[in-house]
Amino acid sequence: MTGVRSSGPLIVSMGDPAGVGPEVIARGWDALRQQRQSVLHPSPLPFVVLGDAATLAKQGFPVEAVYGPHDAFQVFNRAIPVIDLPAPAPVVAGQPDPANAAAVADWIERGVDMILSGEGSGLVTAPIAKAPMYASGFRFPGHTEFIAELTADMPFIGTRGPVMMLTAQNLRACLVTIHVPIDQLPELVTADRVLRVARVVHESMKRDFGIAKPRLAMAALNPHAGEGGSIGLQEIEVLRPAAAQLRGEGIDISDPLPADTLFHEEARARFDAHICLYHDQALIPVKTLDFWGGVNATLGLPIVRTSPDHGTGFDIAGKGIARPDSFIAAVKLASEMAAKRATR
Ligand SMILES: NC(=O)C1=CN([C@@H]2O[C@H](COP(=O)(O)OP(=O)(O)OC[C@H]3O[C@@H](n4cnc5c(N)ncnc54)[C@H](O)[C@@H]3O)[C@@H](O)[C@H]2O)C=CC1
Ligand SMILES: NCC(=O)COP(=O)(O)O
Repeated sequence: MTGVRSSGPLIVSMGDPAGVGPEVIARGWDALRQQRQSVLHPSPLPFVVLGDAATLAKQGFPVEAVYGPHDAFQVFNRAIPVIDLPAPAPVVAGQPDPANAAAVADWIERGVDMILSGEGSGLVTAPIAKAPMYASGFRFPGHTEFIAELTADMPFIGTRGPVMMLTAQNLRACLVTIHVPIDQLPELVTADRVLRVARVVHESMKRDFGIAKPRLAMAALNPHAGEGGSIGLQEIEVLRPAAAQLRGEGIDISDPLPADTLFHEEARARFDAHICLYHDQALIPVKTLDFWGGVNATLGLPIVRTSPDHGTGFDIAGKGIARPDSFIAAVKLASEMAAKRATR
């Protein structure tokens, strides 16, 4: 099977309760519930929050405790449905506490379980701060790898990820490496990694985005795509052969192209997704194009998972100024991806 099918709502994990997560969830709920009542907008799925109900209730919007995801359909139009899983330590906006890290991880894990059991259609994760999670023993670089492990035993037809994709407007930037030091890139950008990521992205464009013939761009690692080998050899030794092999498999992908001219308007129009080799190569264009509305999605998993593309914003948490745009976009994208999967 392609993955889990469900008629349930989306599941939202609260993320670090001291960050902007509770605030963007609450404000996002207010906007989405109004949109769901409007005929002008497509209706995204309702969601249920897993996390600390007391923190959510402080955001100035009605909150209603529910017992299971399905209750979201009755409650969503009047209040934010939440399955209350209290944080063990007091929550102070802007001050993350490693004592809450295990609960933050538990909210994600329960969310994944609910989707694997068919109770939820997709997971939207509010941001976690990596440092307090690591301090309490969390051993994954982020949600992406954690959720991949949690779903590893679930059957899935196709090339398995996880692949991190950041999207804004018409740009879908997909990462070959994620949170790694820049000096390790020459060793980490291997043909195997590039092949796997490109296959995952190609399949996901069809499965999750309904693009019948995806056109992929491959970004080069070196300036000017290596300038014929005089500014680096990865293009000649790794990337061009990988692109040729992928084309032999029927995947429409470019040879490695200079990254500095790969993200402007006309270049974006020519490709459905960009294969980027490292974190900032993908995230700088996405966040420059749309800092407020970008979305992070994990491709190549048995479940749908999206997230706002911003972090915990501890500097503004609790001040009532965090924008919910990215969270709203993450809910809409998860709804669309779940709908595409449901039709397969
Ligand atoms: N999906 C996730 O769980 C993510 C987690 N993070 C984590 O977040 C923590 C903080 O990371 P930073 O690099 O500082 O990035 P950040 O995105 O939290 O903050 C960067 C800037 O954007 C602002 N900002 C963030 N969200 C905003 C919103 N909704 N509305 C208005 N302004 C907003 C912040 O005030 C700050 O000035 C780190 O521990 C990082 O690992 C970062 C990105 C994604
Ligand atoms: N910079 C993106 C990011 O940190 C998100 O990571 P993840 O928690 O979605 O794996």
